[in-house]
Amino acid sequence: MKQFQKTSELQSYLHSTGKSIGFVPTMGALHEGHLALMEASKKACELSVCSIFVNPTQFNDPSDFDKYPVTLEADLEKLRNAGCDAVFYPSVSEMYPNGTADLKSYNLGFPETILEGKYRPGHFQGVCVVVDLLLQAVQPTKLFMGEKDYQQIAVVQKMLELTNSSVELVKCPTVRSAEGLALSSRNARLSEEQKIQALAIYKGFNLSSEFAFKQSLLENGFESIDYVACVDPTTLLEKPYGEKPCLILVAAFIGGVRLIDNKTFS
Ligand SMILES: Nc1ncnc2c1ncn2[C@@H]1O[C@H](COP(=O)(O)OP(=O)(O)OP(=O)(O)O)[C@@H](O)[C@H]1O
Ligand SMILES: CC(C)(CO)[C@@H](O)C(=O)[O-]
Ligand code: BAL
Repeated sequence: MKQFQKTSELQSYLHSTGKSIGFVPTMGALHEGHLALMEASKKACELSVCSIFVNPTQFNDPSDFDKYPVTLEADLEKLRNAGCDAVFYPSVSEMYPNGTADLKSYNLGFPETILEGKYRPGHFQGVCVVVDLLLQAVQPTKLFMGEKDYQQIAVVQKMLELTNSSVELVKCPTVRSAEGLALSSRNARLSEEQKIQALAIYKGFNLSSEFAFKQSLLENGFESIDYVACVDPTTLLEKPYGEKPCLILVAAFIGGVRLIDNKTFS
């Protein structure tokens, strides 16, 4: 597996090969969810590239950024074993040589005003800035992203349209623990007891009202809830709770860790 920290070196390697490229952007602390994206890329493309970059411009909460798990050596080993061809792990100054004060902004419209966009102001602008920069560096054929971050996929799709990108965005299903907890790098910050309590998210998808879901989260160790929402899976417009087809999304805090998850009902 090739390892790069400089964009120019990554580019000269990738673009001399003439092969189709699958790209999996991540923030590291890799788990089976990330590796499933890598597997999908390997099936669909001749070369698979993963990036590891904890992007400061998408964190609205400085303590969330400070506590974000970093496990670079273990990540590199996992990617090697998964058959990743190249990993890109740039520094902040490599990604943002002119600083982060005056960055491009994107007219993302409605999806930026709701749910994650509402509770994490500026988050999706930061995601779009870094994904746009990474795509310019990697110039992939296909981009692989996970449905755990459902709204992120909608926002990145919009960014691809705004930038007239020809990259195909491939959505991959959420990978869960055997008990149902959506795998997430932030789970590393939970105690074993909190991981069991956090199953209330998965179980809550089967409850018949937003109120019952929220009550159950609060009774099972969650200290606060940003939202439990029911939306149309295509438009993301809110609709009556549980009326199919629908997507139920949740964001809630346990032990100071903010978890998100969602489930589609067709
Ligand atoms: N459980 C999962 N199943 C499938 N894809 C996932 C899963 N978790 C993360 N991904 C995807 O991996 C990519 C990188 O995500 P990221 O590095 O933020 O990991 P994460 O585990 O979601 O971290 P966190 O939840 O702490 O933000 C994103 O496209 C994300 O949707
Ligand atoms: C897409 C991404 C790698 C951009 O930093 C991040 O938002 C993530 O890991 O989902
Ligand atoms: N998984 C989305 C990246 C973030 O939470 O900032």
